[in-house]
Amino acid sequence: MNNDIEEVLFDQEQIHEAAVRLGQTITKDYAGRKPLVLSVLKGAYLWTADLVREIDLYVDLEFIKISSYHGGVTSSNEIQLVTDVQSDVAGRDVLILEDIVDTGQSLRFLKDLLKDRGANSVQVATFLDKKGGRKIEIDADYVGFDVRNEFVVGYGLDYAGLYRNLPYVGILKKDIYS
Ligand SMILES: O=P(O)(O)OC[C@H]1O[C@H](OP(=O)(O)OP(=O)(O)O)[C@H](O)[C@@H]1O
Ligand code: HPA
Repeated sequence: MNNDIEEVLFDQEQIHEAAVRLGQTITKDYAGRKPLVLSVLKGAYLWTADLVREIDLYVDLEFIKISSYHGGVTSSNEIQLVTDVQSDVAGRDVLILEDIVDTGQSLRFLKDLLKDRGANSVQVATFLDKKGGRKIEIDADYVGFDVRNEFVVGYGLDYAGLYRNLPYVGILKKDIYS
C-alpha cells in the first residue's frame, strides 16, 4: 500500500501538531459551552479521534454519513445522506468535523441541513482545506492544513475505499487511477 504513494504531504508528527493547535483554539472559543461535535463519516474518523482528545470541554459526539464521491477521484453533484445523526440538533452549537473541504458541496449540504433543523450555531473544523477545488463559495472555521489541488489519500481519505488506514496524507501515484 505504501508503495502506491508518490509523495508524503503531512506526516504523523505534523498531523498531531495540527490536532493540538486546533484543539487548544476550539477549547478557548467554546469555553463555557457544550458543543455537539458532529463527525462526518467515513473520512473524518481518524481526525475525530485525534482532535476530540485535544479539546478540553464537555462535548456530545455524534456521527453522520454522507456520500459524494462514488469510487473515483471526481465528486458527483448529488450528495446523499447515508446515515443520519442520532440526536436533535435544535438549539445546539454544532461543530462539524470534516477530513477535507474540496468542492464545498458536502459542507454546503451539511450546513443547510443543520440550520434547517434549528442548530444555534454551525462551525466546521476540517483537517484539510483544498481551496483550489471549490465549486461553491464556502469556508471552514478551523483548518488543519491547506492542501494543493491534487487528489490525496490517507488518514481517513480514500481512493475507491482504500488507503484510509495510512497514518499520513500523500499523493497517489497517477498510474493507480489513470
Ligand atoms: O468538498 P467536497 O467536494 O464535497 O468533498 C469533501 C467530502 O468528500 C469526502 O467524502 P466522501 O463523499 O468521499 O465520503 P467518505 O467520507 O465516506 O469518503 C470527504 O470526506 C468530504 O466529506
Ligand atoms: O483529494 C481527495 N481525496 C480523497 N477524498 C476526497 N474527497 C474530496 N477530495 C478528496
